[in-house]
Amino acid sequence: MITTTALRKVYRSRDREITALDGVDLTVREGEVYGVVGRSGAGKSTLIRCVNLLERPTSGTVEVAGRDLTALAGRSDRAPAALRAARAGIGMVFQHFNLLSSRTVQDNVELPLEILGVTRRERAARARDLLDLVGLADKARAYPAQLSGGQKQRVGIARALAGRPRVLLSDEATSALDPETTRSVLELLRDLNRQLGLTVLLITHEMDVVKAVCDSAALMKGGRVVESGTVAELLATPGSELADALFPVGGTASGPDRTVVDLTFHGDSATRPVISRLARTYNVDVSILGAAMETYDGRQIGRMRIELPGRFEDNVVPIGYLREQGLQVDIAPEATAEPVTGEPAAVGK
Ligand SMILES: Nc1ncnc2c1ncn2[C@@H]1O[C@H](COP(=O)(O)OP(=O)(O)OP(=O)(O)O)[C@@H](O)[C@H]1O
Repeated sequence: MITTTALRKVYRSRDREITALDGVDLTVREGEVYGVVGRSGAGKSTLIRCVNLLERPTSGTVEVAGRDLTALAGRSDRAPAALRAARAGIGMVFQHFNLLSSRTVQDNVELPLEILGVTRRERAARARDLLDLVGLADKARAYPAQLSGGQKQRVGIARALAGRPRVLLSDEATSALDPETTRSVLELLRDLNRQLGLTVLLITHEMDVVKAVCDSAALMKGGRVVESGTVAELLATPGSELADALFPVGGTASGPDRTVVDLTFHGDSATRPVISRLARTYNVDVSILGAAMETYDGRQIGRMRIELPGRFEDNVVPIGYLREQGLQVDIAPEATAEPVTGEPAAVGK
């Protein structure tokens, strides 16, 4: 549904250049909620603004629903009619809502339809349906100043849906909201994604947002995508930073001559008593240093950090057993008190 290829954006000012996007390849499939995370300055906002060509990429292409938007953009600063029409199929919600304070809630939702030349009657009917969809049917005549932050964002979402888009872009839509309101707005986005088959590309700096709603995620650093995939794929990737951030398992070795191992459980292996069998079979004392369990799409996924007595070389057989049980096993040398010999990171892969 959204594909960016070798996307670059260089901001030029009189005395310097900033490369905000440095060759971004991103693929968002139809009907998924895709989260882009990264630190401040990583290029997330630039990326999302380039996806609907609010920002003109320096080079590379952006395709949305099979249309090459970069080819529609032309050379002049003003967007040609073809690009404006394509943009109608892409809704956008903003961190600070961007509502017009002098207009009622209903008139804010109608605004994009006015621009598209939709008749007054149709606009009013559509706005009422949308306000109903986001749970604000009773606020149609209110003004933005009379609404809470969460309600304002619901209006922003209703407005973004006015043109019946297939894609919704969300630029830190919940960053200005408290945790409970964040949860309800994320639930709304998830419901809209399911009910309308809406593809959602969101940027955020909060891993909890990814955890709550995303099917897939990408991590950006210095204008590049350094990791991407479905959440399940990321969790199955040894050493994935996103997996670690989604399922942080802390804990360091309790002393020297210990081996610290990170285990990831998927599907069946999540429900089998693997750890107790390991302890029994190899007569080994296993200490659990940290653990996190989650349910994704009805399947349990978990991570656990355990400690085995002895160095890595002493634990080759039990570690092999854990792998045979279908667990993903990563040796955590940084959590081990004494450096583990024998290139354990490579062994972990
Ligand atoms: N209009 C602009 N002109 C010049 N430089 C810009 C402009 N917009 C962004 N930048 C620079 O591009 C880089 C990427 O910024 P961007 O806002 O895309 O990052 P971000 O990951 O969204 O960060 P944040 O979460 O703080 O918004 C930064 O170094 C920023 O200073």
